[in-house]
Amino acid sequence: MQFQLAHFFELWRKRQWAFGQEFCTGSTQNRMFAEIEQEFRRYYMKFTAPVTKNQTLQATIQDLTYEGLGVAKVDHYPLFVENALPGEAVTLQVTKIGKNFGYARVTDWQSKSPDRVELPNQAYRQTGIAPLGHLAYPAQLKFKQHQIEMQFERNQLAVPVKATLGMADPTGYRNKAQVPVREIKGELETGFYRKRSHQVMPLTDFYIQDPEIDKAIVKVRDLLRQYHVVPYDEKRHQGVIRNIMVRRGYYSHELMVILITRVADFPQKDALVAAIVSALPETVSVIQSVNAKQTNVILGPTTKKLFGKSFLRDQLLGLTFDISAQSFYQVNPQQTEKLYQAAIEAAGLTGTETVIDAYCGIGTISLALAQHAKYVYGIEVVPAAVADAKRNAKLNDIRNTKFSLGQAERVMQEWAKDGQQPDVLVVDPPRKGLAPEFIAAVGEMKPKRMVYVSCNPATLARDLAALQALGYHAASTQPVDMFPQTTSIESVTGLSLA
Ligand SMILES: C[S@@+](CC[C@H](N)C(=O)[O-])C[C@H]1O[C@@H](n2cnc3c(N)ncnc32)[C@H](O)[C@@H]1O
Repeated sequence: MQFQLAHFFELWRKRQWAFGQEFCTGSTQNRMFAEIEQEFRRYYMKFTAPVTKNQTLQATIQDLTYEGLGVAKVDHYPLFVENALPGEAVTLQVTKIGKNFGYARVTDWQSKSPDRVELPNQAYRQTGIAPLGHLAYPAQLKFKQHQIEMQFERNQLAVPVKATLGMADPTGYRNKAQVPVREIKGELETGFYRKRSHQVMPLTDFYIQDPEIDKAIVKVRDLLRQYHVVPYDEKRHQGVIRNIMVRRGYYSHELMVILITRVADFPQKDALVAAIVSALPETVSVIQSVNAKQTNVILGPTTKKLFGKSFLRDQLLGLTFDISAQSFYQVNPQQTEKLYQAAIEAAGLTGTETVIDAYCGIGTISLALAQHAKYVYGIEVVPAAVADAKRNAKLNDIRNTKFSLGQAERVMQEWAKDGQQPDVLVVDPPRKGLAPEFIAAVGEMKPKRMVYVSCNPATLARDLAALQALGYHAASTQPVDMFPQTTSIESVTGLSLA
């Protein structure tokens, strides 16, 4: 009994930490106790889920996970349900039982959500293309705002989250596509992976991609068939063509076609490239990326130019950018302009400030900020992106920038040691957020203002809590919908040193 009590308090302490609450109340407390109860059951009783595989049951969907799955609960045991929306009364069939949660599928709807929309093709939801496509767009925007609010609540952050800035037409927005090439029923096909699998579903209209990119993919697919190029066989690690990647300039309409192959040479290569250029006259660049490894990573370590330039040119906020195949470039150009405008506003520049733009990519934010600042220092880890950033500064005749190659966390530590003190620090890290060494360097440099551009609310909330401990105050967070129909969430947060 004594041991059970000690265990209970240990669990309570851990849960309070996980929920980010010293003294939590109301629904949070109920959720916390429900989780403690579940954990207790697992320790002291032989745990049996309250449902069995294949069982059918009636339920009301209570919530939506960050992955867009509906949540139904049976005695606090969560069942995750594809294609189910909050408020819907459904008949479920349990498909999988796990220790802490299970999965079920809807066999019938007794009532449907007013926020449900019918997708033109169910494959958009079944693949990673549009996992939120069955949710009306205004509700998608609220969902994204709410996801950030929940992460802030968990980290005890009292930062208001503004309404998500959406698009007038939330389809056909992507300026970049990467599709697998596989053999299906004896035919070379392009399409998209079914969710959580490597099974390719053949598709020609990808819904969220620029329709001109979809047409380009179909043309390249037809030429690959015509020239009998062997599609990649993932299981046997054989065949030639693994993926096709296409980028299209939103303003310039230039096309870059990237052929990702397992081997460097194949007999039809020259003829295929000539045929692509002739079939797609907007093509300014054909690149080959050789990826010889058995891996999920798409691009190989090196790229080779097969035709034209080694980069694509496009514009953003009136500036011109060259973009290499390996460089990061935001995929939704219309929304990127809104995102960067929000970042420029949050930076509050007057023309006298020195700025560090960490994780700067090809220098898009750096060059936009340089027009309002004294000097901007960019940091980026991908060599091709740093070369692009330097070329882009020249292309736009912007002379008050410097771009450094390296890991932002290392470079920041070195600069902090050298006594550098920027007025404004802009960060736009990948999903994993800021490294502890990076945050330690911020503590030494003490920039007066920070702008945090984030693509992951969980790491944003974690990092804002760490920055708050250093004395930073975040006024508000502005979500910008860069990825309509999907569960990805982008936002901008301005911070100032109290
Ligand atoms: C989300 S992108 C932002 C790029 C740019 N700000 C933009 O809007 O186009 C993140 C960038 O960080 C770079 N990156 C990833 N890890 C890094 C690290 N440890 N240090 C520096 N840059 C890194 C990536 O190559 C990528 O260009």
